[in-house]
Amino acid sequence: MAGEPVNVNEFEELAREALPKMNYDYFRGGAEDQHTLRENVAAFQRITFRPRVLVDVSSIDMSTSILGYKIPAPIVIAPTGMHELAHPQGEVATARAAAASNTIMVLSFSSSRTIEEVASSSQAVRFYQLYVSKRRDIAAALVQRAERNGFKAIVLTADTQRLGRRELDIKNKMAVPPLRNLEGLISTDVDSAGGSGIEAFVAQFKDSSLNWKDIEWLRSVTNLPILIKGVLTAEDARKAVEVGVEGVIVSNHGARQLDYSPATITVLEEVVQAVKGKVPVIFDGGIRRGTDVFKALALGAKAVMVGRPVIYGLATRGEAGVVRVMQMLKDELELTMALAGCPTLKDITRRHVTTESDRLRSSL
Ligand SMILES: Cc1cc2nc3c(=O)[nH]c(=O)nc-3n(C[C@H](O)[C@H](O)[C@H](O)COP(=O)(O)O)c2cc1C
Ligand SMILES: CC(C)CC(=O)C(=O)O
Repeated sequence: MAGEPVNVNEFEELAREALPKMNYDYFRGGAEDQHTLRENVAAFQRITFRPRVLVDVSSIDMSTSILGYKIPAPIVIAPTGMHELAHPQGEVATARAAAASNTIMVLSFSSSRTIEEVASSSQAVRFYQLYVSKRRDIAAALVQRAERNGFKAIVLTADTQRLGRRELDIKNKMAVPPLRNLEGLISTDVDSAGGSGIEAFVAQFKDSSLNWKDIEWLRSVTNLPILIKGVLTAEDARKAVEVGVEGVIVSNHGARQLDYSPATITVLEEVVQAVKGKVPVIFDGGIRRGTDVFKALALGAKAVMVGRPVIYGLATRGEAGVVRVMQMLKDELELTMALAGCPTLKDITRRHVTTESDRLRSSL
C-alpha cells in the first residue's frame, strides 16, 4: 500500500504485508466458514443514521467512565493474545500506547509478556482477562498477581469452554509461542497432532465445566470487580446481573468461537434491554470506524472495545501504530457526533440510528 494509512482498514493491509502468514492468519481469522467474521463488520454497514441538523457542535465531549475510571473517549483495548506475534515489544508496547491514549487496556490471559512487565511499563488503567484453568489454584494465583500489580478489574471470558475451530491455524499448524505470564504455571508444550497448537493448548488447561456457580468462587479469590465477556442473549444478560457481576461485555470473541453466532451489533439492544441499566454494557466485534462506535453507543453500549485494529497498529508501527489507530477511531467518532448533531455522548440516542429490524418493522 502506498502512502500513510488514513483509516483502520488500511492498517490491516499494512499488517498483512508486514507479518508472516501464520501470524496474520491467527490475528485475522475466524471460526469455520468465517460467516460471523464477515457479519460482524457487514451488520454495521446495514445500520444507517438519522442525523440532526442545526445543533451547536462547536465543542464535542466524548468523555465517559467505566467502573469509575474516566476516559476521554468510549473506546478501549480488548484482550487479544500473543502480541509478540505482531511486534517484539508485545503487550509492553500496547500498554504504553494505552497510557498515551489515556484509555483502558484489557490484558489477555494469553499474553506474550507478564503481568508484572506490563504493570511496570505503563500507567494505563488495566483490567485482566481470565480463562479458568482446571487447576483452580493457578487461576486464583493469576488473578491475585493481577490484583497485586494494580489491575482494576477481572474480565472473565465465558465463551471459550473449548477453542473454536480456526481452520487457518489448523492449516498453518499454528504453534503456541512463549506465553511468559504462564511460565511455571501452565505448560504450553502440547501435542497438536499436526493441527492447531493453540487448540491443543486450550484443550489441555481449560476447565470446560466452568459455570454460573463459579462466579462465587471467583469472588472468593478477589476483591476486584468482575465483568463477564461473551454475552449474546437476554437470558445470559439476566443471569449475569443475577449473579452480581459489575459489567457485561457483548462479544462473540471476534467471531473466533461459535460460527453463525449473530453479529454482535445485532444483539446489543437485546442485552441492553435485559440488563435494564443495572450494570454497564460494553460492546466488541467489528468496530473499524468511528461511525461503528456511534452506532454501538446509540444501541445502548457504554463503551466499545477494539481487538484486531489494535493488533494491526502494533504490527505496523509498534506503540506509535496503536496510538494512531486509537486516535483515528476517536477522531472519526468526534466527526460522526458533529455531523449527527450530538455534542456529548448523552445526546446519542436510539433515534439516531435505523437498524435492519427497524426497517423490517416499518415495512410490515
Ligand atoms: C488475535 C485475537 C486474539 C484474541 N485473544 C483473546 C483472548 O486471549 N481473550 C479474550 O477474551 N478474547 C480474545 N479475543 C477476542 C477479543 O477480545 C475481542 O472480543 C474481539 O477481537 C473483538 O472483535 P474485533 O477484533 O473485530 O475488534 C481475541 C481476538 C483476536 C482477534
Ligand atoms: C490462546 C487463545 C485462547 C487466545 C484467544 O482467545 C484467541 O485466540 O481468540
